[in-house]
Amino acid sequence: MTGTPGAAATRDGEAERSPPCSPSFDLTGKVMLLGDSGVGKTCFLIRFKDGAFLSGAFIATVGIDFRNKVVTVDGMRVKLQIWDTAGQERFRSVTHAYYRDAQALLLLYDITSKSSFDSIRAWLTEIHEYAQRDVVIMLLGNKADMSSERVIRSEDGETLAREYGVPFLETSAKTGMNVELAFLAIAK
Ligand SMILES: Nc1nc2c(ncn2[C@@H]2O[C@H](COP(=O)(O)OP(=O)(O)OP(=O)(O)O)[C@@H](O)[C@H]2O)c(=O)[nH]1
Repeated sequence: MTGTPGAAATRDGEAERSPPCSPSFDLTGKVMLLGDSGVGKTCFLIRFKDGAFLSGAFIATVGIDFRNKVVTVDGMRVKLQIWDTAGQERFRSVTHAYYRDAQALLLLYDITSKSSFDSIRAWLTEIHEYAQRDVVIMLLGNKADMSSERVIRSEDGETLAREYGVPFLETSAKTGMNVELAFLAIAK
C-alpha cells in the first residue's frame, strides 16, 4: 500500500483534508471488486462499508464507483479506496482502465451460479493482461448463506485458487461472513 496521508478524494470528489500533524490514516491502498454481474460485488462493499445488506431488487452497477474505508492492520491505519466495478460485459473497456492502479483485487463468484464460477479463469486472464504484476488477488465464493441452492462446492473453489496460487474464502454479503476478513487479509 502507498503512504500518502493527508488530502484525499472523497466519494463525491471533494477534498477531504486532514490536519498536517495528525493524518487520519498512515497508508492508502486501492482495491477493486471484480466478477460477473450479480455475484454480489456491490452488496459485498456495502456490507463492509456500512454493515448493511441491500436486499430486494438487483440494480446492476453502471461503469465504476468507489468508497473509502479506513481499517487498522497491525496498528497501522490503512485507507482502502474500494472500487466497485460493473460485471456486465459492455462495461469492460471502462473498468480495464482502472486495473493498473489497483494494489489488490477481490475476485468474486456466486456459489449458486456455475457460469460465474466458470468465468473466473477468463477474469484471471484479464487481470494478468491489465493489472500490475505484483497485484494481490483473492478469490471469493460469495452467497455462502444460500446453502440449499449451492452448485459450487467449497473444494472446487479451493482447488481453483490453489491452481492460480491465490488465497480463497467463502463469504456472504448477506450475513457478513468473512467480509471483513477478506478486506483485512488483502490490506496486510
Ligand atoms: N443471499 C445472498 N444474496 C446476495 C448476496 N450478495 C448479493 N446478493 C444478491 O445478489 C444480487 C446481486 O447483487 P449485487 O451486489 O448488485 O451484484 P454485483 O456483482 O454488484 O452486480 P453488477 O453490479 O451487475 O456487477 C442482489 O439481489 C443481492 O441482494 C449474498 O451474500 N447472499
